[in-house]
Amino acid sequence: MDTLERFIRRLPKAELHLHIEGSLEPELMFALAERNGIAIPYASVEDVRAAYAFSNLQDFLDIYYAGAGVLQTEADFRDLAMAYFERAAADGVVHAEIMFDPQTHTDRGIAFGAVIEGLLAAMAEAEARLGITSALIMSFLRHLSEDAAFETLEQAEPWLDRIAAVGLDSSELGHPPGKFARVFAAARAKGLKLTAHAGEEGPPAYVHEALDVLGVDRIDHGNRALEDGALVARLAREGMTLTVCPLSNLKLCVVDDLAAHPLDRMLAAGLRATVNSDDPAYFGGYVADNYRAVAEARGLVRGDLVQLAKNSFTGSFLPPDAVARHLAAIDAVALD
Ligand SMILES: Nc1ncnc2[nH]cnc12
Ligand SMILES: [Zn+2]
Repeated sequence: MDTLERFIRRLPKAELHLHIEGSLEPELMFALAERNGIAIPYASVEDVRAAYAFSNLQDFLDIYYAGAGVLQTEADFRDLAMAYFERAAADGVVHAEIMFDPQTHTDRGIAFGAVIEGLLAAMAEAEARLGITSALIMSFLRHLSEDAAFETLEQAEPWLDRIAAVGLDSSELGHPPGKFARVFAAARAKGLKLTAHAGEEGPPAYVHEALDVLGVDRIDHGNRALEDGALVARLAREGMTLTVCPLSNLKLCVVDDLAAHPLDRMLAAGLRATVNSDDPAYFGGYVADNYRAVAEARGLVRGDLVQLAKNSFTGSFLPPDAVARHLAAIDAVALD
């Protein structure tokens, strides 16, 4: 491990943009397929990895939803999340706000309770054994209807005190945030925080809509906001957090090359950008890999890495006293 890697891993970090289904490594996919007697269209782990070449978001989503088919029982969801927490802990993640897509599972006949109870069991174990705190973000699939999202919100009712926020993911183009205005308003009325993918493939207008129509607390990705100077100024002025995912951006061709990644431009514009892994099993890296890859490609200095780690806590849904504690821990590492 070199000096940069050691510094990144030692920095306490929060991960704010992680789809738990996107942390399904091919090895676990095979193990769960066997455990559940499910056929998958791959001969080997290498075969699965070879299929992970995407030209856009939809290419990836098709494979990602198919892969999630091996997840059947509460134990499967617990094992999936536990594998993520182990990996995140090794990267110095001390807090994770994880998205899950209930509709990907309930539409296959899996009970909402099996999904969330499995995740909650892993979250409790991760806190007890690894010292990682976590929160759940329930994401609606935007290629489905708003009525379907309302149904999901209703299914979540018995667990609402265990869910921190709702999110909006899946195919962005053609499914603007405004399509979910009423269900986001209902979620806010229930005391949930709000976040939405916007400006990953979609235009700056979708970022405006996420802010103005949905009233989000965070923007997931937000890359294309940079095309609109007034929007950038507003995001900076309002201290809006962007959960940026460099390796995802590369794999889904949001950027052609990491050398052209806009992360440092975002920081220079005063945006509260953070670094996250999105779907690490599919995009070739967890959080520390993302910090490292973008740091090397864009020549980030230690001060930038410290700023990014701090942003991950100020942009989290943690209470102010916990945020202050984590910021002090970052300063202790930075000054060491
Ligand atoms: N990067 C991404 N964008 C939209 N939906 C997703 N679901 C999982 N990963 C996603
Ligand atoms: Zn995402």
